[in-house]
Amino acid sequence: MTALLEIDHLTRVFGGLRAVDDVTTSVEKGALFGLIGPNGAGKTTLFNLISGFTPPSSGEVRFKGERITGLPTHKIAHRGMSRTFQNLRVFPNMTVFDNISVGALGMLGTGPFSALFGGGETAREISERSWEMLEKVGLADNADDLAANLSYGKRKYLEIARALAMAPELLILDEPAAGMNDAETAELARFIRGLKDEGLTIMLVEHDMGLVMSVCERLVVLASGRKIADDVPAVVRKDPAVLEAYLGGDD
Ligand SMILES: Nc1ncnc2c1ncn2[C@@H]1O[C@H](COP(=O)(O)OP(=O)(O)OP(=O)(O)O)[C@@H](O)[C@H]1O
Repeated sequence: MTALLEIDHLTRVFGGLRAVDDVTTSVEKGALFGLIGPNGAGKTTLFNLISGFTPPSSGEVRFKGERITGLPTHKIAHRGMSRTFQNLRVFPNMTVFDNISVGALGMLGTGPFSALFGGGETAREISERSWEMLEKVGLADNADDLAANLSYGKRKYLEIARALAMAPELLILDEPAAGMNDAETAELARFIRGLKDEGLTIMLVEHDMGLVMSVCERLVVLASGRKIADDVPAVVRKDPAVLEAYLGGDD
């Protein structure tokens, strides 16, 4: 299999703290890959390094064989990587539909107006894909609602739909199950598996071990910025270094 994403000796230092410390790994095309670790392990920082929100102190990231380190976030997104955030980033005063169209417009990479003035995709195509994504996440009936009026769980799906509207090859989900109850988490697991079955490559950071263990095919475990395990869930869950990291941490 081909590696879609290659992370090569990636390090990020904040002051004296090595938030991500010499991490090397790769994600194969079509994989459902999980990143776990105790609080403060460096998971979000690693996601930010991959998606261009934080520059690395050293090391590099390659996406589809090309170095993307140092590229602005919109260029990385345009190459086919989109993400959600730990803290929801929907636009509360826009409708559900408009929130998703913004994501679809984002994939043009050259700014929203190019769509309106004939640059590449037409407004109609964008509108069609936005509807498709609304239906996919079960929000079609909420299209005209203000995002602020959605339930928390629905806003999470809205954020995922917006990321999907950018037609990514790699979808990065940052704690999608946070704040969800057991039934919602089980539904989310089905949804994520469905995306994988459609061929999407997915990276998941998640605290809910049940979700991670049930959906991910491979897990990388971080502790104090370092990679301490990289294997299938059945092996990782019995790894003494992983057990030690969780027992010694505050998770
Ligand atoms: N911008 C920053 N400036 C300084 N320190 C930071 C910054 N971002 C993260 N850190 C520190 O880097 C370490 C790793 O943080 P990070 O948020 O990546 O961990 P995490 O594994 O995502 O944690 P959590 O599970 O709690 O979200 C923490 O000690 C954090 O305080």
